[in-house]
Amino acid sequence: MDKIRIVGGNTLNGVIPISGAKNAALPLIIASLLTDETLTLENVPRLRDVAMLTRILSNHGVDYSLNGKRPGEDHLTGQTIHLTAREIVDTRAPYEMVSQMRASFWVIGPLLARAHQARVSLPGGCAIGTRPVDLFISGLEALGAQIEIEAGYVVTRAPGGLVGARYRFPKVSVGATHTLMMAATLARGETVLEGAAREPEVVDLAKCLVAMGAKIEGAGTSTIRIQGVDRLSGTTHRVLPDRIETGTYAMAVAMTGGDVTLTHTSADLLRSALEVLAATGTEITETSDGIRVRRGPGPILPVDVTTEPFPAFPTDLQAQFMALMTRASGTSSITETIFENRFMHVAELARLGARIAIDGRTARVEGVERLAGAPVMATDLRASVSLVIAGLVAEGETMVSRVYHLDRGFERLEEKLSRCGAIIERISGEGMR
Ligand SMILES: CC(=O)N[C@H]1[C@@H](OP(=O)(O)OP(=O)(O)OC[C@H]2O[C@@H](n3ccc(=O)[nH]c3=O)[C@H](O)[C@@H]2O)O[C@H](CO)[C@@H](O)[C@@H]1O
Ligand SMILES: C=C(OP(=O)(O)O)C(=O)O
Repeated sequence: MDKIRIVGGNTLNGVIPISGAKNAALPLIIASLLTDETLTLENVPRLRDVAMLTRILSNHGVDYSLNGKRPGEDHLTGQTIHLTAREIVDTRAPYEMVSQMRASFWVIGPLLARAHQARVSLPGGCAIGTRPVDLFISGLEALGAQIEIEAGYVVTRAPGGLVGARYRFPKVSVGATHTLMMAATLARGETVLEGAAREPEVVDLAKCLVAMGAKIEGAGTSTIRIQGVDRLSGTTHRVLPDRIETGTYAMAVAMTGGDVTLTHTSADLLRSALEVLAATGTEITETSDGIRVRRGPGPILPVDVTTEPFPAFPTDLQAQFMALMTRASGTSSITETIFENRFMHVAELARLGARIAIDGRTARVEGVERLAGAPVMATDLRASVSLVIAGLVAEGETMVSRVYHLDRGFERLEEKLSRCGAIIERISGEGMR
């Protein structure tokens, strides 16, 4: 298995291009199931999750092809994928697939809407929490679906098609919002989703669905109104920039010091995280195409954060921010309210010399003067990049193992960082990548 080797101590200086958002690309790829015409997605990141999802969708009958690179194009430019679900050939999503790639559970919405039936494996839990799907089930039932749980599968039918309804989410769920919004585009009549997720990726999916002919209003607010239509068509859509990748590199620069411009992104996607970073003493300025992040030799100031749904501080940046706080000039509190078990990185950061105590949902991080390199293990996607951020300032060598987690969501991370002066390399293991 591949490992990442980092030798800490260098500041970061230069330019980092930000990729398209994984968490927008995944529902957008799934939206291709809603039409028999071709959906073309541009700026799709080259990630393990994207590759796996396109393979999974091919089981349902989606043909896909990738555009080649144009001459002179930077090899970090996102790829263009064409997806065509001329016919839905299989409405089953087996356990072996859904358990590997939980967002593939979201196919349940488009399959029900278009083929009026689906048999989709329950995804199960993962390293960060139990992650139930009760909201998907109650939401789809509200739209008229009949649902049974049989041998670990959600078996659902909507004879005659889904019917628009009013559904109030008892708690905010990004995935259930994506799924119900997609399902409602082809339902008969009006659907009103209240308490919906307001994440930029929901807005991006809605924009694409509208370009496909859907009638959606209110995406980006907590009430989304969808008027069902008979059919959707193909379109071309550009995936929005990855706000989590943006925030991750901003935190890496805050950690090492230096001066880095993040391009192809926008501060509007992560205002609350950037405000928190500014409070740590990091200089953040907006550019025409992104964000410039600078920090001089002064101390990293401690700041308390609580993760919450958008527009508040995102859970997907919690581990990275904790890595930064390990070197703060004081103690900070980090409270995780979205996932019940998203502190797996704490024990690994401790191996590098961090002082962190967990009390329920809150981690108290006492900043230390120095971290020292050590072998550490990635436990999930964002935890793994937090270890990289810590490794960038740890004295000596940090070796991060199980980097397949990192490859789910960070495109060419070692290349982007080494271009800016970091000493970081991938050590290939047998048969991996
Ligand atoms: C591929 C993708 O976009 N993943 C993101 C998505 O995950 P995902 O869509 O899975 O996360 P949700 O927003 O659904 O989860 C939020 C909370 O709601 C709970 N819940 C969710 C559904 C449900 O039916 N019942 C229930 O109780 C979850 O266990 C969790 O505690 O949003 C999360 C929260 O911003 C991010 O961390 C993930 O990176
Ligand atoms: C938790 C994440 O992804 P997923 O929902 O696919 O597990 C993430 O992107 O940080």
